[in-house]
Amino acid sequence: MRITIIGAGSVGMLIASFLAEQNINVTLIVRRKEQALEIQKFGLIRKNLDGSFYTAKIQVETDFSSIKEDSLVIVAVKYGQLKPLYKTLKTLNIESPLLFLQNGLAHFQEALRLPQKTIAFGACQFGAEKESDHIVVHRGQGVLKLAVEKGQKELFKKLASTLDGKIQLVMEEDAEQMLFEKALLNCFINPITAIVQMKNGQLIENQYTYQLLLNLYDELMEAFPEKREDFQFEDVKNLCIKTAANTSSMLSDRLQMRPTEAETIIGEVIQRAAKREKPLPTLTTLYHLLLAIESGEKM
Ligand SMILES: NC(=O)C1=CN([C@@H]2O[C@H](COP(=O)(O)OP(=O)(O)OC[C@H]3O[C@@H](n4cnc5c(N)ncnc54)[C@H](OP(=O)(O)O)[C@@H]3O)[C@@H](O)[C@H]2O)C=CC1
Ligand SMILES: CC(C)(CO)C(=O)C(=O)O
Repeated sequence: MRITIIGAGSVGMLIASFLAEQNINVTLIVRRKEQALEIQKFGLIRKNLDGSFYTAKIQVETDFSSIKEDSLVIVAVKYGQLKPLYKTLKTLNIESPLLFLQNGLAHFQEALRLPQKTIAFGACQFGAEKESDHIVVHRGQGVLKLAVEKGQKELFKKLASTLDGKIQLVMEEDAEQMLFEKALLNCFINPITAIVQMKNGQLIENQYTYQLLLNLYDELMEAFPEKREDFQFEDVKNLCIKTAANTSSMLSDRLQMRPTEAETIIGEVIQRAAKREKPLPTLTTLYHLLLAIESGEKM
């Protein structure tokens, strides 16, 4: 199996490192020459949950023309970085399977407009944190849910067995529902960690943020009662526990003064609730706070 990963950030580097450890032929596509040089010079280093290290020798490219026709292409950039990438993805072989790993919902319909015959989506429930251009820290054990929206499933089943023991890959049937459920989980963790600047685990240790999580749960389940059975408050707590040491991707964006994925995660959930005439006052307040922080508006 040949795999190309576009985007050597937290998620891209972590997955590349686990794949390389399983002797998979993996190539990372990065957009900065200095990152390519750093990974070539030092290798790709993963800091494990138990404090040990793993160094992988990995092929790094800055040029999309290096993507081999028979390669599975995993897209591991942020949602906001996808727009300029679609143009390039369109030019890849239509037989090349694509796997999108973004949080949120906005990319779902957009990705399906690409000409490739096989398009799959993933929802990562592990924690990953890029420490430098060649070091990634595994910040929490968690599954990678994967659903093939169109095309071949076999390849992904093979990927699941290859990664087994490193990252647990769970195949799902309905990609949009999978992304929606992950977006719901992110609505609990991402905005509060980004606004209050705390690690995921602190959310359930602090009485005030814990109360906010409970309020969010009540209003989200009121808006989407059909989810109540499969989506327990325990699931939110468990994700906070499993990724306790992680800096959420939204907090990471905030700390690096980059745009967050508020729109594709929280904005999309608020819109879906609005269609049912269900206001989400707590989530909307968090959303507006985030947007205010991002736009830099201060009194
Ligand atoms: N981090 C986490 O724990 C989790 C993240 N996610 C989701 O995974 C997705 C990826 O997040 P994450 O890995 O944290 O994000 P990062 O910002 O860490 O990584 C994104 C990477 O993509 C690179 N990139 C952007 N555009 C291109 C391009 N055109 N060609 C090549 N590389 C490109 C960036 O390069 P550069 O450095 O040059 O800007 C950056 O290294 C997000 O949707 C996030 O919400 C989901 C679960 C957990
Ligand atoms: C799984 C989790 C909550 C890990 O922090 C995540 O999805 C993120 O940071 O965006």
